[in-house]
This record gives sequence, C-alpha cells and structure tokens, in this order.
Amino acid sequence: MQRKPPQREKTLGSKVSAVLSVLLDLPQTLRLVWSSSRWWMVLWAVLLFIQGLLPVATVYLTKLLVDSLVAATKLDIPSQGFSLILLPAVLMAGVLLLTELLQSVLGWTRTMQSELIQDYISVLVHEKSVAVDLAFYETPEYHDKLHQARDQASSRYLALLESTGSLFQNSITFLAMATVLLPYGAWLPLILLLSTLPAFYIVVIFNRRYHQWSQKATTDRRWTEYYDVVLTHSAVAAELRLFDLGPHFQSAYQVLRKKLRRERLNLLKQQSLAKLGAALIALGVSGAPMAWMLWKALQGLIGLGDLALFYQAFNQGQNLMRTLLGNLGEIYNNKLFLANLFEFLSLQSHIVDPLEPVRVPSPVKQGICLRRISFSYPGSDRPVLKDFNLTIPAGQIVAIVGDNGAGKSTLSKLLCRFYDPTAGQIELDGIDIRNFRLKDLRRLFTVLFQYPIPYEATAADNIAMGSLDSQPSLAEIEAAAQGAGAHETIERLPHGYDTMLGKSFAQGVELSGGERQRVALARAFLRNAPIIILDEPTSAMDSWAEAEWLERFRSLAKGRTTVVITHRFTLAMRADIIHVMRKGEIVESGNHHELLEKGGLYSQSWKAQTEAGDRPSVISNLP
Ligand SMILES: Nc1ncnc2c1ncn2[C@@H]1O[C@H](COP(=O)(O)OP(=O)(O)OP(=O)(O)O)[C@@H](O)[C@H]1O
Repeated sequence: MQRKPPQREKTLGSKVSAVLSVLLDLPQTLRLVWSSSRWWMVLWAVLLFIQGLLPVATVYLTKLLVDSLVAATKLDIPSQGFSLILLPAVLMAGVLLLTELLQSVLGWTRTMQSELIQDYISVLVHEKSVAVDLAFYETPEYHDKLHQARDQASSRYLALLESTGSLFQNSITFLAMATVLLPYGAWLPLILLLSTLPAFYIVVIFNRRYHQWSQKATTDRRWTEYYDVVLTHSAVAAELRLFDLGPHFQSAYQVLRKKLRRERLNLLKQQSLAKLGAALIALGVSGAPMAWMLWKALQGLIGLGDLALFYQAFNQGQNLMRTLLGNLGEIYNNKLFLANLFEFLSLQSHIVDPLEPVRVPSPVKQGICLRRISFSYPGSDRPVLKDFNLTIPAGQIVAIVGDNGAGKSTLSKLLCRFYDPTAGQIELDGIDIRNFRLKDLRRLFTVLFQYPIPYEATAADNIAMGSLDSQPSLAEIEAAAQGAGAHETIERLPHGYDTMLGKSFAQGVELSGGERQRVALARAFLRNAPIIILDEPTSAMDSWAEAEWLERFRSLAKGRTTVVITHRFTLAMRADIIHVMRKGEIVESGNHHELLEKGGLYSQSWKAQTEAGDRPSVISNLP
C-alpha cells in the first residue's frame, strides 16, 4: 500500500500569509456582486458609512447629556436647567430615530441585493452546467463541485457581503471611537486590539477546520439528498411501496444524518471551548484600563461625563474590535467556500468549437463514416468500441441491432459529439466532425434518445421543444405528432394540445409509457434535421402501434439519413442496411434477405424466434 507523505506542519507565518492571501483577494470576489447589483451596492456602502458614524455620535451625545445634567443640577432655576438639557436630548432622539430609519432602509437594500445576487449566481451556474461536457457527469468529483457551487454559493456570497459591510461599518465606528479614546491614552486602542487577537485566531482556525470538514462531508450530504429524493419522488413512489423500501432508505438517511450531526457538533464543542478561553483572556486584558479610569475619577482628575464616555467608548470599542476581527474571520470563511463556486465556473470543456470551423455540408451528400474508432467512457478502462468501422450512406435507413451493452447507444453519443473517440475519426461527407462548430453539427441531428424526457409542459410545448428556435406553428406541431402516431392520443386529452403533461403541476395528466414515447418521437420529428437517430423508437409500443407507425415512418424518413437502433427485427427488417453489433464490433451487415441467406447470427436469432412462434422482435443472446 502506498503511504501518504507526512504532512508538513504549517508555521504560524505560513498560516498568516494563507489567511492574508485569501483576504486580499476580496475585491476580485466582490466584482461578481458589483456585476449583479452595482447601484444597490453603492447605496448600501453609503448607508453603512452613515450607520458607522452613529454609535460615536451616541457616545458623544451621552457625554454632552451627562455634562449638561451635572451643570443643570447646580442651577437654582429649573427652567434654565431644562433648556440646557433640551438640545443634547433632542439631538440624541434624532440620532436614535436615524438609526431606526437606516436599519429599515438597509434591510430593504439587503433583500434586493440578496435576490439579485442569488439570481446572478444561478444564471452563472446554469450557464456552466448546460455547457460542460457530458463527460463531467461521469465523475463524482463533478457532482461534488456542482453540489458545492449550488448549495452554498448564494448564501455564502450574501454572508460575505454582510461581513464585508459589517467590517466597513465597524471600521468607521472603530476609527471614530479610537479618536475619542486617544485623549485618555494613546495605548488604549492598542489594548483593545491585543484583547481581541486570541478570539480572532480561534475564529480563523475553526473556520478553516469547518471548511475542511464541509468539503469532506459533501459526498455524504449528496447521499442524504439522494435518499431524500428517493423517499419523496413520484417516479419512485410505486416501487417504494410495493417493495417496502421506505424503512431501508429512511434508515440509510438517518444513519448518515446522525454521522454528519455528530461531526458538526464535535467541531462546535471544540470551538465553543476555545472561544470561552479567548473571552477570559480579553476580560483580563480589558479590566486594567477600566480600573485605571475609575481611580482617576476617584482622584477628581476626570469628570463623571468623561467616565461615562470612557466606559461606553471602551466597552463599545472592545465589542467593535471583536466584531471587526470576527468579520475578518467570516470573510475568510466565506471566501474559502466561494472558492468552490469559482472552481466550478472555471471548469473547462474539452469538446469545444474548432479554431477555424468548417461549414457543415448542406445537403449531406455522402453520409457518415466511422473510421477505426476506439472509445472508453471517461473513468473506465474498458473499451466499448475498438477499431470500429461503420458507414451510414446519405438518404438511407440503417438499422443497428445487437444485444444489451453492445455499444449501440454509445454510437449516437459519438455522432453528436457528446464524447470524442479516444482514437479514429468520424467523418461527415469526408470531413472530420471535429472541424464543425458544435452547434452546427448538432443541428444536423435529431435524436430520439433511449430514455426520452417528458417535460412538465403542455403537449404542444413538449413537441415544440424539438425546435424552439424555429417557433413552430400549431400546424407543424400537429404534423409532427401525426408522423409519430401521437396525434390521436393528444386529441383525446382534456384540453388537446394545451393539456399539461405530468402531474407535478395543476391540471396535468399522466401518459402511458408508449404514449410518452410517441410524444418524444414527435419532438424528434419536428426538428427538421437531415440526420435522424432513433434509439429504440418502438420499445414501448404494442405490435399494432408499431406496424402502423412503421408505415408512416418510411415516408417521413424519405430523403433523410436515418439510424435506427433497435432490438426489434420487425423494425430492423425494413431498413436498407442492417448492421449486427456485438461487443463493440459489427459482426454482420446486409439487408434482411442477405442476412437471412448468410445464416449467421441475425438469421439464427430470426429463425429461433419464428420457429418458437414468437413475434421476431428481439435479437436472442446467442453464445
Ligand atoms: N455513461 C457511461 N459510463 C460508463 N460506461 C457506460 C456508460 N454508458 C454506457 N456504458 C457502458 O458501455 C457499454 C455500451 O453501452 P450502450 O448503452 O452503448 O449499449 P447498448 O448497445 O445501447 O445497450 P442496450 O441495448 O442495453 O441499450 C455498456 O457495457 C455500458 O455499461
């Protein structure tokens, strides 16, 4: 077993520089906020600046009030005393009023900013997640990253903004307060700083530990989310009840939650103890100046107003210092978490447009040619295709039949460049498809995937999604539905083409598997692409529906290049060329009659099934 190299202990200096580098990078991080809500940010900064000055005004007015009170008590005429107190009292009330007013305007600003930032980050994450290679979905690391980016980014950004704002506001208050304290001794602000440093150190250390733990716990948290979905999702509801899987998944969920809770509580316990220690140190350091001021007051060297001012200013100064350093700790912590978002946003796709794209052929004249293709899925050593050759002539219907796992669906993914082959090349009219712009290449294809997605939308929109760019008319949608054999089904729905499909939203209806497949087929047909790939188009259809659909399909596919991936011989036999695939290789090719005459795998499967009196629908798994 390989041993891990011993981790070098970090020195205090390297820890400090790590913290500093994270903190100094703050403007870069805040740029994103600036892009999302710049004017709200300006308003927010102005409000914070004013709010930062208010505590000092309160402290100063307290001194004025106490001094006026002392002076008033020495006067014989009460009305004169009253007028002495009036001005500072009114000013104090004004400051209190302004504090309240600022609070509510700030609350409003913060809510607006929070909405804008959340939406902005969601847009960035969505843009990235629809752009990255399909290969990213193959790795748990990608799912962890996506989870971290989605799960915490918005809240961490808001928290970062909050702590930065708080740091800004408290720095202003602190500077003003330090100015007030300076006449009593230049060393006082220094004592304030010293008394709060231990707490700061503890905040930073534990924030880092929390971040490390949180990164490590991402996979566990994703598991709990998975169990949560299984326990609550409609697609799983029937199996869950029939196989009585509820207790199994509930227990798995609870075990993980318990583990996560325990780890988090342990961290919190250690942090609380350390914080208590830091608070005791701070108390010891700050007791001395208070005793010193009291002694001076007793000596008559300072007045009561001074004592009140000093007490308030020192007390608030210390709280402020603690908050300031706490803010820095928070900024550091949130920045650590936001690194996940930036890491996610900086993921680089490998399947990209070429530097000098070539125009896609229009119309397709020769067809598609796969030359010596080898391919393994990312993260897997097992080749799905090895030295694979295939020609799909333009304008013909080519069927690919083969047993499970032969690599049939993989072919369609390579043709659309969801993945690139590890060796060999795919040519369209003699040009390597890597020379085309991705969008242009994919626009040449329409695909009915093996497991098509039913969208929560109306029947018409479900079909229109095949070609949203062209804003299809209802007549075009209906024509596609006719071609897929979905028209009659949709006509029978309560609101026809306007019926919502899926039951997650109001007035939705559920279609059967075969009906859903026809709607998906209609979506594929609507896209007027020159190359059609149909992966098991009739797998959910009954034999009558299949026979009827096949009749229509011939005319629909006319003039287009079609690849039909199927287990069904009744479908394959109508193709111009049939390729039999096995373990990543083409083992037989020809039309139905040629293959029957050859007496190979195709013919044996066909005979075995017809002799058994079955509909010859599925290729048998011959040895
Ligand atoms: N995303 C993936 N990551 C890793 N391996 C995969 C992935 N998708 C498919 N495979 C593997 O590639 C092989 C070929 O899969 P493919 O889906 O192309 O088979 P198929 O011929 O379409 O099978 P079926 O008739 O069952 O649909 C299978 O062994 C499968 O396990």
